[in-house]
Amino acid sequence: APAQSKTTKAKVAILGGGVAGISAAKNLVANGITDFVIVEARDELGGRAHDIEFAGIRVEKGCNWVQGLGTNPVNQLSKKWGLQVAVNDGTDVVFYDNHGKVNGTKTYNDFNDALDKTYDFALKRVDEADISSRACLNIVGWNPDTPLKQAAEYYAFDWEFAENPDVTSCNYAQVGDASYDGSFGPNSDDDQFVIDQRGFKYIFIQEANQFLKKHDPRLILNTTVKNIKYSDNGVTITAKDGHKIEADYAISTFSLGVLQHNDVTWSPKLPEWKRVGLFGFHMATYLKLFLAWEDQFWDNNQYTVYADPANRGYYKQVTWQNFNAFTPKNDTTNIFFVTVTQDQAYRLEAMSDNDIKKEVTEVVRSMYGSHIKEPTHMYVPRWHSDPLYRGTYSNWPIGELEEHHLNMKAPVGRVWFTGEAMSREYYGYLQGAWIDGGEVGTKVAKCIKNKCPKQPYYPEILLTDEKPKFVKRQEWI
Ligand SMILES: Cc1cc2nc3c(=O)[nH]c(=O)nc-3n(C[C@H](O)[C@H](O)[C@H](O)COP(=O)(O)OP(=O)(O)OC[C@H]3O[C@@H](n4cnc5c(N)ncnc54)[C@H](O)[C@@H]3O)c2cc1C
Repeated sequence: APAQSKTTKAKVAILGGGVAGISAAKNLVANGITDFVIVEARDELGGRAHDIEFAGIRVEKGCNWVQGLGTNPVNQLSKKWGLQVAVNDGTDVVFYDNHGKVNGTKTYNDFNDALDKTYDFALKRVDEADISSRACLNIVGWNPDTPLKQAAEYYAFDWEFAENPDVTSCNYAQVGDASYDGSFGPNSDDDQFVIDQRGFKYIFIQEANQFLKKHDPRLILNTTVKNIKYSDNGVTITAKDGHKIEADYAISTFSLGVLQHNDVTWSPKLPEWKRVGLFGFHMATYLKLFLAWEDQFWDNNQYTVYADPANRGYYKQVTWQNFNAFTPKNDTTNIFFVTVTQDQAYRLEAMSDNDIKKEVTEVVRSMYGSHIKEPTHMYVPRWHSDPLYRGTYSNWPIGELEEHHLNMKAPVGRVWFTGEAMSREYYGYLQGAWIDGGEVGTKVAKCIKNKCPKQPYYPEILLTDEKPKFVKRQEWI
């Protein structure tokens, strides 16, 4: 039996202390509900906003850009708390292929033109059934038939969505995802790269400090939730260490990846309509392989993209980022790191650090010459295999309908769901976690004070016009 088996009671148990959890708590407090607890497995708040020490500075293991300026609440918080950011310029990029530096500007511009056309095309048919981003790109005339075209596509697409156009929705990636397209007001369609040595999480922790006292007993850290027992009358949460939390309501902020695994169990099991929504959505992985070197052997541009003749998405055909171009001039870090996604990320996570170091050194030598020494520092984040995350952020796949997404988000008994993936407009981004967490906090406050707002869900999602006529398989044995 667990040694420690205390019981805590609260009106609301917020499960997870990331950006959505902090925002939910802030909005409970704003609505007069102060009887809540935040249950978090790690020893600090922030979740995927998580900086680490690397090669003598703090770097962001998780989120790194304020994506979308103007009225984007993340941009507003960044300004409010004076976060140190650097200009990000995606067009400050050089392209290489296996023969050396090549002029990739035209190809890169061509792809961005194709993306614009894809947006117009998707907008025109947005009430029609969804197709993949690959299909949309093909239809507007984009055919990535050379390594350079594939590399430009990877840089402008996969590097954002962390998955390729083949599996990504066209309607949602182009039109439904409001993080871009200036939805935050004039000139909001820009990014800033966070270099603050207090970490990106600083702005969210500062917000939490507005309503949490020092050593606030409502903050329950180092406590991993194992089981959630729910009904229409309340919720009992059991942690790994035996700690029980009895609450009138719970707000789950666990990542989509966590909800798709058995790291947390549910009593009773989540209903089928809910699981259909959850399992259809994608938890993508964006792996930043941190590398520092003795000297700078790469170009001064912010980004370097390689067009490998054979491997789309392999290190050479992905985005390399030059930290020296973002940090103040007198603060040379010689961090030149690479991001891989999807299958390449899963492959790396399964390899040992030593094997990764050997492989990446070889790749860099083949690009810049055999004189290149091994990196002085390397750090491999393993988000995909981390039981507290199971990936980095969500991506809307082809096949997920509006109804599926509503099911994913709908409450079960007295448990409400929020987090980045549950945001219909801003899934994948910090603003998704912040805005949706706040909305769900406000809704749960209404449940307590007055009446729960209705949250739609679909026990059955029917096909509309033509139904396929499937023939039942013959049983031979
Ligand atoms: C590598 C990477 C790069 C990114 N880049 C950007 C970017 O540049 N810009 C941007 O806007 N967004 C970016 N994102 C996405 C952004 O970080 C997320 O959208 C946001 O942080 C999600 O917040 P959340 O509160 O929904 O989830 P989380 O931060 O995952 O919060 C959930 C919390 O639950 C805790 N938890 C999990 N399981 C348990 C358990 N069993 N018991 C108790 N606690 C548990 C976790 O520790 C975590 O603290 C990136 C993410 C990653 C990982």
